[in-house]
Amino acid sequence: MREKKGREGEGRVAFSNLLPFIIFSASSLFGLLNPKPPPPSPPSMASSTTNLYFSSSSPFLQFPHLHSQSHHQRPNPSFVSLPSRRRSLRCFSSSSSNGTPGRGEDDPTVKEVERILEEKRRAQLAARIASGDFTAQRSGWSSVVKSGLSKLGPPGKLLEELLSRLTGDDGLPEGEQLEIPRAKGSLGAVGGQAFFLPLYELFVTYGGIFRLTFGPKSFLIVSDPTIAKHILRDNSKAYSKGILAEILEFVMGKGLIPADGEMWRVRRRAIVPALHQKYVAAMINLFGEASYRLCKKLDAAASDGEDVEMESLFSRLTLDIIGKAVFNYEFDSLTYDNGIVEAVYTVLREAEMRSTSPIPTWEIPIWKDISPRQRKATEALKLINDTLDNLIAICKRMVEQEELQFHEEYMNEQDPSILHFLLASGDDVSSKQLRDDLMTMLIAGHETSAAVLTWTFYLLSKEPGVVAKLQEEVDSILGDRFPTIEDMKKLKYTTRVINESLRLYPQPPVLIRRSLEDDVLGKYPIKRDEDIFISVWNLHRCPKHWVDADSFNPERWPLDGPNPNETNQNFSYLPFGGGPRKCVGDMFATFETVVATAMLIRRFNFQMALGAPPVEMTTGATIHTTKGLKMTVTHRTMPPIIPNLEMKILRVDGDQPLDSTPSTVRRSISEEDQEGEVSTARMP
Ligand code: HEM
Repeated sequence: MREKKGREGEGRVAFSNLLPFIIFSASSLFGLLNPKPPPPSPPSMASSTTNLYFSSSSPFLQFPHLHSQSHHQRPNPSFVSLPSRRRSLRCFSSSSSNGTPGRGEDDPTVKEVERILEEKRRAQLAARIASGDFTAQRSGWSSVVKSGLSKLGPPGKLLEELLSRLTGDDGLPEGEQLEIPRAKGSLGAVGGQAFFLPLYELFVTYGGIFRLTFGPKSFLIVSDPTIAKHILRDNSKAYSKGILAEILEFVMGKGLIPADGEMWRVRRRAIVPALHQKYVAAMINLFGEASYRLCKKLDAAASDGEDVEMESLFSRLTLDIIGKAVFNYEFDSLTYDNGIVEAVYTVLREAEMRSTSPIPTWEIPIWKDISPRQRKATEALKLINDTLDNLIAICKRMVEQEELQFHEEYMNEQDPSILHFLLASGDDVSSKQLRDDLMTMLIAGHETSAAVLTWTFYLLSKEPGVVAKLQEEVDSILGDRFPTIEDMKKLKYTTRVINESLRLYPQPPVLIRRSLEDDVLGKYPIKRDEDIFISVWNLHRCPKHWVDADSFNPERWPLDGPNPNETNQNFSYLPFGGGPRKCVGDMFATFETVVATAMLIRRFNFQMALGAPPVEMTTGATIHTTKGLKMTVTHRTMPPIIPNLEMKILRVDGDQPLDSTPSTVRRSISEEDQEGEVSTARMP
């Protein structure tokens, strides 16, 4: 057993290791709420609308979907016949994997009826959630009066608010403590669920904060933006990473994500300055080059007529990028499968396994030595650690030899990595801590970006209209040249596509915290040592906040409006978290995914491959597909580039694939300079 010290860790080892089990059990528990769920219909290429249903009259939810989060399955007919009970999560696709709508779904009358019912249901639901109907039982004289006032519309609401302030009460008689609503259920066995889906169902029923209880232990599930803001920003000091830190300790040690308290403060202060503007601008070039390598790979597949599994390719793309960006290491995983790449994936899968395994076998000392999987994970981790130590040593020597003066926007052109910045800054830190931080950033910046690209391309495969608009923007702004930092401001629609993809598929879908002291969440007092899940999934799909919450609609974000973030969306939108522990790589990641999307969409058309397995969700650290994202990639017939005064054209044979005209493609700014040519990257 690992030794745990300090008040946060006390008595928690055993339980923390049960987290995965608890998550797993939670799914199981919810599954039994509907004792005999209907078996899933076979995947249908003719329809992909997955609908979730629940009985509006019963506090007990029914989860027919729990046996499948397929984006391509038809609802069980027994539920279809009850349209008033219908709740459609359109996010789970409105067309089939090959883009063909299902029979009957095209019928305008059916669609209209569905739309009206859906709107009615949502309005009722929103009103019930807003009135606190799902959240708590009110009592006391003022509650009765307030309840009457709330029915009088806006003037009544105003009076209700006034009354609350005057009485200073929350509607409960004196001495009676508010209790956080409890989700109920019984244990059962439903494995392999994306656990945030049942949490959404419970949110709809129990409201923005509720308690999930399992025997002696419980979790608070938060889906209310005001409470999320309180935990993440306003009173962030009262919360730690709790269980997350315990699970990730073996791989991230005391790296920035799991670290808490003073250790976190010191490391954050050291690392954030490394991602300065000049560094991010240099990274755009790196994103372009890596995406170009992926284009070449896809070009070969398109020519050969081979389908490709995009999720693993995106994973390799982002691994190549983050290795170079963080510690100047060329994984080159898009080209080779070498030992270190395999080691990274072994460790990542081990981390994910630990967060979904019912029994913490890795805690049993002897098991570590005899289990082949454990031994493989230990060996892989050693290989990565040795490689990192080696890179740190090489970088130290480089820094000692260079004559660059360190300043705010310091960057070594040959090695612009974060590691180089940290060492040059004189960061006084042990090699172990540095390694932990590098490893943390490797993982944080790899899986997340890969997942964003995966789900973006999945969403795009169902929305040809969005793809057409994207291509139009990329054609007019980029053509075939590599993107620059200036282009990031201009690729507005592409950015909105990423913003919207992050809304529908937040990575990670849940943020984890533990209270370090007693606090009040909303109107509920809580004790210290509460484990809390902030469901970003629920916040991002809350029907009260979002119009047509489950639709992929980049247009919901105006092109001339600000870039959506947690501040301007008042914590209803948290793609990169919020408060002091907000992602340090938000700009990096946004640009990375914008560049990759723009370059790929410019050159290829992507469709779900014929006969591809249904796209279902599963959770590790981020949302994965269960069976990959198999796509057919074809060369796009590109429009000719119309030259204008501001743009030097590097290539004009627009409808040829990239690698057939390599001489016209600029690899990097420095190469262009060497060749003495004008770099478009530097054009005003
Ligand atoms: C699209 C890609 C990404 C997404 C969606 C994402 C999302 C997030 C979120 C939601 C958090 C907050 C976690 C919490 O509050 O518990 C976070 C933290 C963090 N992210 Fe990212 N991230 C992405 C890319 C990156 C990249 C590229 C890097 C590194 C270059 C990075 C480094 C970090 C670090 C170090 C933290 C911890 C910050 C702290 O605790 O102070 N992330 N990320």
